[in-house]
Amino acid sequence: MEKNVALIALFAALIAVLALIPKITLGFGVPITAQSLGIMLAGAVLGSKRGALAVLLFLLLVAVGLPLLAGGRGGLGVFFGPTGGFLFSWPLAAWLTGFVVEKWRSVPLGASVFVGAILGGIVLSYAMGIVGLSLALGKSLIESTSLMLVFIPGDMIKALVVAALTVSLSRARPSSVLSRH
Ligand SMILES: O=C(O)CCCC[C@@H]1SC[C@@H]2NC(=O)N[C@@H]21
Repeated sequence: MEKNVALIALFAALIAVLALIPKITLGFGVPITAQSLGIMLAGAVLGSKRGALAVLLFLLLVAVGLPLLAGGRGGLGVFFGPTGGFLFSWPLAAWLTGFVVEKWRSVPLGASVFVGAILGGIVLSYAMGIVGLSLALGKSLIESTSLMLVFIPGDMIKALVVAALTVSLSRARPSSVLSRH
């Protein structure tokens, strides 16, 4: 129990630390951020439930005003801006990433993490993010979807990095990859 709380807090802190990597903000207000890598990693390593809880803890701290999003942003307002849909998607994205890794045991760990991270961190996250973006910018869903195309190569690389990190962690310390235990 205490171990779970410590791991959830550790991953919430890790997602916060990733805010220190400078974001690249595009004209329409959605940044390229390393924090989405932390979301996928939380699900891949901690599994669906603990991964989602780590992200919820992180978002709670953001909501109460701590400047933990890339660029030092925080507060309730960010949930209703152009990136609000992504922020709401993040606990579910971590959950889905972990769920795929937990359930899909017939393939090597790296493959399940890569696919899980794509489904959670790209497919699900973009779906919710695009709805939020179109509401915030008053653009159609098609226009908002086309704005997101530029993020796909970077997020595919993040999914690969998350798969490589999870496999390395499981080789160094198998019991630490809770999604497979
Ligand atoms: O900092 C925020 O307010 C949330 C940013 C959300 C950015 C999204 S997550 C998926 C896609 N990949 C990125 O690197 N940026 C967008």
